[in-house]
Amino acid sequence: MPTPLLAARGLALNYRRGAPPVFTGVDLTVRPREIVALVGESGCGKSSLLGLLAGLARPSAGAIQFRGTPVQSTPGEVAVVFQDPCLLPWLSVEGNAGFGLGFRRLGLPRAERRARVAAALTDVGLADHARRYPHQLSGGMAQRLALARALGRQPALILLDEPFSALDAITREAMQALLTELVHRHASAALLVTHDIDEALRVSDRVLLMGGRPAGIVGEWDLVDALGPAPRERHLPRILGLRAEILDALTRHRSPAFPGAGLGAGASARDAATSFSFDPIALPETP
Ligand SMILES: Nc1ncnc2c1ncn2[C@@H]1O[C@H](COP(=O)(O)OP(=O)(O)OP(=O)(O)O)[C@@H](O)[C@H]1O
Repeated sequence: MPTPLLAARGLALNYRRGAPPVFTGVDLTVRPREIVALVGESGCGKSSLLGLLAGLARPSAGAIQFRGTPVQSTPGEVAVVFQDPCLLPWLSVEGNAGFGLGFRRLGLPRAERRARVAAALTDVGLADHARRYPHQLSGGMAQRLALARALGRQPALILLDEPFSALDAITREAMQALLTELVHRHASAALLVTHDIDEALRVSDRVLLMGGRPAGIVGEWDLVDALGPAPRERHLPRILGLRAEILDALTRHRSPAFPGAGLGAGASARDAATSFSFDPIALPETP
């Protein structure tokens, strides 16, 4: 078992003193070259957890290590991609892709910066659009640019928070395949927060399910053993069974306070599908 790149132990988060914690006792690891998906119902704390792992905020309890060193701020080898591509409108595609590479602490010579930007734009298929500006890009192109900006840092780990959820289904699938391909090609690792179980099943090596109140990690699935390497065809028969299993677990661990729920223990995966990103038509009957 390789040493984890990222390891979190006993993480808890309270936004306000005296308020109930959002989550407690969260343990997780991301190993080199691994794509881990973190799924869970809306509001359970996935984005908050990602923020802690990225070093953007401090946990109320617990410890996070990157390559065995405590995380105090975002490590140089970690890049973060959000749902909003966060592009700077006054910079060209090239300028956005290279944003941050000029920071003095990285100490990158200009030629190296240029080479990295060119390679990253080629990786995401935007090399021919280097002189364009963000307002001239489609949503998918903007998100590819956000990915290029992350890749330019040559990260060992990319943390992604719902990066494709605003994209149409076709573009989303293309982006999922691209992400998997690039993570594999650059031998990096990724932790992907997503509310889309299909996305998790398509791109990840391992799925972690967050649930309960306060939330914790309540389920884990090793997809490589079960389904083979990512990216996967969405019609793989074995995917359907796993999807139902994850949805059942999600249902069992739903927060009782979830609006309109009434979906406590015993509710079916088909019921859960109505409030979770998921294609209910393809769901097999559960016993
Ligand atoms: N800055 C903040 N201050 C106070 N409470 C917050 C803050 N950010 C998030 N929360 C609360 O923490 C809980 C978890 O929010 P978070 O956004 O992490 O969940 P999530 O699982 O990512 O949700 P979604 O899937 O809908 O994005 C929610 O109850 C939310 O209201």
